[in-house]
Amino acid sequence: MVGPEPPKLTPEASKKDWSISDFEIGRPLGKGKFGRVYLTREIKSKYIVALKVIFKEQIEKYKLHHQLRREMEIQNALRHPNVLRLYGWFDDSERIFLILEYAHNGELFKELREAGHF
Ligand SMILES: Nc1ncnc2c1ncn2[C@@H]1O[C@H](COP(=O)(O)OP(=O)(O)OP(=O)(O)O)[C@@H](O)[C@H]1O
Repeated sequence: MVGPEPPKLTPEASKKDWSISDFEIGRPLGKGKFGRVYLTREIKSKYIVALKVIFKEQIEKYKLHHQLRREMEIQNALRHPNVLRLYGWFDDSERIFLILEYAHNGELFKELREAGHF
């Protein structure tokens, strides 16, 4: 179950404070062009998040550095009930992990996201 509040998963506390060993990876939630998203639990707090895994190779290959940075900056700055929070990120030698607020209803998430395109 989702805990009462995010366990210090604030953007400020984000970078490098986390590693994959803090998380229990569950079922896949979906697949984007550059990464996969998994239902994930932060082990200590039991807080449920969506973990987006992006391979660095892909970022290199498609020159996505700038786009990814922009996406993260924007998501970090936004505070709105309809916008999923980015709680933090970390990486290992091969992958970047984005710790995202879990959207309970994937379809609703899709609709909101599509409606949010401008
Ligand atoms: N925070 C989340 N909570 C629940 N499901 C999610 C979340 N983020 C992504 N998903 C699921 O994973 C799928 C892939 O998401 P992702 O953001 O990687 O790619 P995308 O935005 O759909 O596509 P693109 O690669 O073109 O950006 C989504 O369609 C959705 O079903």
